[in-house]
Amino acid sequence: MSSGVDLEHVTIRFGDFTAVDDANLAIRKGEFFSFLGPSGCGKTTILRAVSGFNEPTEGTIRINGSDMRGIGPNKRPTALIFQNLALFPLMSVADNIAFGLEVEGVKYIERRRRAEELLDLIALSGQGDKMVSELSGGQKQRVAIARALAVEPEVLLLDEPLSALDLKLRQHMRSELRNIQQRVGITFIYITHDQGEALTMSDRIAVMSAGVIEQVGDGSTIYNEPETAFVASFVGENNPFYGKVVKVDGEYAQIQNKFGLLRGRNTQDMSVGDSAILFVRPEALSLVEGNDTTPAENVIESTILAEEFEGPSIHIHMEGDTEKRISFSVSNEGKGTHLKVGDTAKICFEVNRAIVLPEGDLADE
Ligand SMILES: Nc1ncnc2c1ncn2[C@@H]1O[C@H](COP(=O)(O)OP(=O)(O)OP(=O)(O)O)[C@@H](O)[C@H]1O
Repeated sequence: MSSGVDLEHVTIRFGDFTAVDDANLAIRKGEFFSFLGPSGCGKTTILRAVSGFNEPTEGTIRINGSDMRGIGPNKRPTALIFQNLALFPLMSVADNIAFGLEVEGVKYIERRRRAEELLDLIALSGQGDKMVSELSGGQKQRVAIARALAVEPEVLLLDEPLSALDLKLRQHMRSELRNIQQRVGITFIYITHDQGEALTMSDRIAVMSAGVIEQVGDGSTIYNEPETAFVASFVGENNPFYGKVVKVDGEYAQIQNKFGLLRGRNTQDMSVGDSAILFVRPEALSLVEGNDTTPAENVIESTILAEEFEGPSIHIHMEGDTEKRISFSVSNEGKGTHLKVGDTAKICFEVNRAIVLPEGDLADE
């Protein structure tokens, strides 16, 4: 049976340093759940605590409702896959897959049968007699997954398992992993700093920064409805505009910014006087061209600092209200843009495509 994982007020300290600060989560059975965050934010520390390689300083981890405190890694219904796969190069593929079963004393015939089943699952049927060294990077990755699945864990923990692969293979493996997870139906907990991986594979994602879980949601919620400045700036590209809230009307808030009054959705209950950042994604910004009527609000006039030709589109950077540039793309209609670096141009956005959030630290570029 697949298993759910609950984190209740989990805090993990190393001496004075708090690596994970009061994490609360209910990971559902059969869910593909990712922890996404920059290096050092505490993702691996959480994973190691779930697998039993370290214990929370405070709080409780439950798997399938049972408190895991004091239960060692070998006794937990979990299996862990690392970035460096630790396959045995001098053993055959089938022996690698069945290794855990051998340790458990399972007989050869049964081990072989199970290995064949798993080879089917990872689309390497009939290749059990090959040596691991004869496999490609992606095939090795799949063997590592099969080996972890052989011992029938209820929760599979994956620590950046794709990061050693090249870009193309990494992208291919995303859908493979998702397929395998759906076929076996067990809970996958995946950690990554790669938002593309998290967004494409996961049912839900926890975005972490400096030991704190900032937000939990599905990919679309995380991208479209960020709750903090960190999430807004870490997941996808975003343009921040700083200012104080000067007006709140219904579901919208208006800020006074260097470029004038800017209005966006007020999803976090901001009040007049609050320090805020209004975020607009590049795809929500458009140029106000010569013959266009200038919209009544949310117009920004600034200087073009750079243009990058990208084929289908041209990426434009404009001077922002901080040292961070405003960036957006215009589609390439065959003639490039008539705008040049140094020109002043107007851009605009619709009120529903902007979100006003409490001021907070942005993710590093
Ligand atoms: N055993 C330890 N002793 C002291 N500090 C530790 C220990 N393990 C982790 N840390 C610290 O805790 C913080 C979180 O580390 P962790 O490995 O969980 O980060 P991460 O988000 O997985 O990063 P990465 O993506 O680089 O693996 C880091 O600042 C790290 O230096």
